[in-house]
Amino acid sequence: MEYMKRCEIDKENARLRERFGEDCTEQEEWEKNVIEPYKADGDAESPRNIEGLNWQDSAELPPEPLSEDQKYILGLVLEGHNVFFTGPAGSGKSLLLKHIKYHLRKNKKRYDITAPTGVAAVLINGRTIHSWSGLGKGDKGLNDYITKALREIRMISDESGESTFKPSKKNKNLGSRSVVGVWREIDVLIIDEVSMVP
Ligand SMILES: Nc1ncnc2c1ncn2[C@@H]1O[C@H](COP(=O)(O)OP(=O)(O)OP(=O)(O)O)[C@@H](O)[C@H]1O
Repeated sequence: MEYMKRCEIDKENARLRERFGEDCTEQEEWEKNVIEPYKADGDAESPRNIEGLNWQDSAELPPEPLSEDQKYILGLVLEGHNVFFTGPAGSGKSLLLKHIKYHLRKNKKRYDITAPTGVAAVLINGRTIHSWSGLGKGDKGLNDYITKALREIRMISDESGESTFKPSKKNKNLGSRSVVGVWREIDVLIIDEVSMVP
C-alpha cells in the first residue's frame, strides 16, 4: 500500500469505473431501496437492520495484526492528519479501515462513514456523502447551499458577548442532526471510494 501519484489515481478511477460501470442503474436502485428509506425515516431505522446484508462494522478489533505500512497510516489518522490511502485489490484497505474505526471508537473520536454511491455506502455500513452532508443530489448552485446552511444557523451571543453559530432546527433528512450540525459534531469523516466523488 502506498500513496498514489496523479497517473495512478487516473488508473484507479478507470478501475472503479470498470467495477461499478458508467451506467449507474444499480447504484440508483440501491439509493432508492436502501438509502432513501433511511433518509426518510431520519434516525429511526438504520439500513444495518435490513436482512441479508453482510455488515462488517464490528466493535471487535479484527484478529489480523497490521503491517508496518498499515500501522503508519493508522498513526497518521489518529494524529488527526487528512489521509488518502489506496492500493490494489487485497492489499488490506478494508482491514485497515476496520482498525481505524476500532481505534477511533477507543479514543472516543466521533466519526461518520460515507461513500459517493449507495452501493459503496452500503458495503461499509455508511451513508452516501450527499445524504450525510445534506446536499441531496448536489445539483444546486453554491449560493443555494450557502443559503440553506445559513438558514439553519442563528447567531447567538454568549455571556462574554462573543458570537457563535448554533444549529437552530432539525433537518428532516438527517433526523436529529442538522446540516450544519453533522459537519460540526464529528472529529473524523471517512469517505470510502473517494476517487468516485465527482
Ligand atoms: N496485515 C495483514 N495481515 C494479515 N492479513 C491481512 C492483512 N491485511 C489484509 N489482510 C487480509 O488480506 C485480505 C484482503 O484484505 P482487504 O479485504 O482488507 O483488502 P482490500 O484492499 O480492502 O481489497 P479490495 O480492494 O478488493 O476490497 C483479507 O482477508 C485480510 O484479512
